[in-house]
Amino acid sequence: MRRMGGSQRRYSANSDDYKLLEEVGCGASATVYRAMYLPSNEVVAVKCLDVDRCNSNLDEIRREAQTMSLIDHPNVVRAYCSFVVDYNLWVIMPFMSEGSCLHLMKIAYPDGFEEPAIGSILKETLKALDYLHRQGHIHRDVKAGNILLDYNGSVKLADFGVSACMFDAGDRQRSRNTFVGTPCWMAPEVLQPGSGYNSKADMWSFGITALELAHGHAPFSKYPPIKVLLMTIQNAPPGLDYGRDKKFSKSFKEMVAMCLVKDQTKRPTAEKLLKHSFFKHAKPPELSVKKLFSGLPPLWNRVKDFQLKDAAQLAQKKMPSAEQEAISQSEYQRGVSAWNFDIEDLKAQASLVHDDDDIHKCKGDYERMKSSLGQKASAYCKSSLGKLNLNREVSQAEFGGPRNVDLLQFDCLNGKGKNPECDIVEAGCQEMVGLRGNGSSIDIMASTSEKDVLLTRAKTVKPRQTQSGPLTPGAVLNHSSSERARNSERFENEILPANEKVCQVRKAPIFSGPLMLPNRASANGLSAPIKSSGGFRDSLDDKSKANLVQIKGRFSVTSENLDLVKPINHTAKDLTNGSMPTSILMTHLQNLFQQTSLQQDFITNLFNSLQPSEFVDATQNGKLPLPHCTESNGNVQTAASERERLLLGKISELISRMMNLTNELTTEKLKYDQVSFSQGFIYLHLWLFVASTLYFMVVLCLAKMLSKIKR
Ligand SMILES: Nc1ncnc2c1ncn2[C@@H]1O[C@H](COP(=O)(O)OP(=O)(O)OP(=O)(O)O)[C@@H](O)[C@H]1O
Repeated sequence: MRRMGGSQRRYSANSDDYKLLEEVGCGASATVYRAMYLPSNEVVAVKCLDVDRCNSNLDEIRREAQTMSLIDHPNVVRAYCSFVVDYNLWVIMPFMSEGSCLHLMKIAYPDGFEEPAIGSILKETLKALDYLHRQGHIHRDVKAGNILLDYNGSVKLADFGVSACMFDAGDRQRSRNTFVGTPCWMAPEVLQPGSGYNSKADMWSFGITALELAHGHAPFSKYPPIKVLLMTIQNAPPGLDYGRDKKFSKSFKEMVAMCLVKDQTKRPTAEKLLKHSFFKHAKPPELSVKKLFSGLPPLWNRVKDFQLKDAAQLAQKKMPSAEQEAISQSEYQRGVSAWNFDIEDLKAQASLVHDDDDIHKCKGDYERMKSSLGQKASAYCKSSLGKLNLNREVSQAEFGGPRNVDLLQFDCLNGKGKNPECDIVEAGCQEMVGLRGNGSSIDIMASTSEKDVLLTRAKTVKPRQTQSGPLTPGAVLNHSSSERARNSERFENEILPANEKVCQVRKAPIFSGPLMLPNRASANGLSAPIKSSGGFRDSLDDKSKANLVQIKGRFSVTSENLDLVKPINHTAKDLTNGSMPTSILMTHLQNLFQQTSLQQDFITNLFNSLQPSEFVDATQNGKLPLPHCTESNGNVQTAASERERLLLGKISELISRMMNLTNELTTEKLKYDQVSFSQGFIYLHLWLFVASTLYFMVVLCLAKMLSKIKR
């Protein structure tokens, strides 16, 4: 394989000169191929950018791509040339045969690299940043997924000026309500509109990337973007733990801590950081990096394997939500990496987060933070409230109206037993969400379907916006209130009607996944297409769907269905107010019928089991009422008359019970008539029939017994 080296090399702008070979990566807006440049038989990488997925005008993209081709540094992946093919922009780049650090970690180093390799990778990356910052650029997407490795161990920072979406001019960027970057890697000042940011934002991302390389994932990566956002703003900065990360040197920990300072003015510049002892002792990448991929299959095979694995996981889409959650979590483990990160998306995402476990986790994290930081932490949280109010301001501007009070039902962080400090986080979360509306979880679930989710995604996907291009040294990019007002106007005019937005939120799946997943799930080309993550209800027919609610990942039947199987325990009030559904009345009547039949059987059995002597004993003991006697002729006659009396007493008791039953039935009939005349008519007859049958049977029994006694 011949390598692309010299920056002077010329490449044609004719797509026919490039033969696309294997896919080696897929991002939010582009697919990257290993390709052959036919005129010279050289291997190159072709990044095919889908312009539809970017909000940029093609001319602007091209102009910026040309500017980017001027970037020339051994640690920055440069664009050789770019041209338009159909509605795609092709960017020709050097092929980095070992792919990204993220990809390598996912394939072979799930727990991160060893310190020497990290040191080398970070040093090369820092050189790239130093160069870019000197040129007046902010990269704004520094992460392991954008650090590419070549066969000889060389390290290059990619995705600067390569993505068309990176080329938005400042004005255009500022007119959008879109954050730029990847939530986990984004500096607090980038996440807080109005605070302004500069090249120091890259230094924060650099620190996060250091943690990512050390652990195999970025801090907070398992959380949904909204939570990442809040944690970044509110929590103490992440860092290397002195206990858990024992294997790492003190200087590494120190270097990370220097980058992850919330106050951007206190972060070192790339130039200064390069002088840190950690980098002074870093080994050349040929020694420490090259060995990382020895023995691994070629990149394209790794990518294919990974995609197949991912596709297999996603094929289990109709699995119970617990497993879905696990997949969702694994999406986060890869890094909350899709970077179409705007407030609208955040709100939609946030409204879906309602797992109590998350609440507890979040609270747990908060508690841990609080206990470790004590007074300082809570003071910080309190002071952050003001900052969060800024978000409210933005949200209000964007949505042009008062915030919905129902937001307070937002489940993400609204644990029941609140503590005041955590309320601050919760409040912030609620501030940011804004769009929950009146939708209960039932609403959400009832309208979720795969198609809906796809539609929702299709509608809400807005490509990444970046602010690129020359930057005056020291310039600070601000989101002023007038900009926010413009955003509001633009949002209202350009995006979707509010109702539709609410709909979208409700239709989205209940569990969270990476924000704005592209068709290919991972923003780093590591996954197969994700169509929807909301498919877990698909196997249910529509009718049953309507009666299902999901409670913490489990399905349950609504009371509508349960009524018929519940023991009947309606009050007289329920029955008489005419509001009782026919089905319930029917069940009630059936029960009464059963009871009556049982009583009838019982009476018959009782009569049959009674011996004449028992009647006498019972009468003598006063257990049975004495019926009135009209005859008294001798002993037999006396006995007979006594039995008669007994029987008559029993008959009168039965008759009174019968009367009661009949009365009850009549009452039921009247009530029932209120509900349905025709059905009531039938059941009246039914019950009259039952009552009369019962009556006749009793009389028959009695007559039979009387005749027995007389005999
Ligand atoms: N020049 C290259 N050589 C080899 N692989 C590359 C090259 N450029 C990109 N890739 C691979 O393709 C993946 C996606 O590329 P890239 O990051 O540029 O796309 P994207 O759409 O900008 O995505 P994202 O910004 O989410 O990372 C990278 O993570 C990397 O694995």
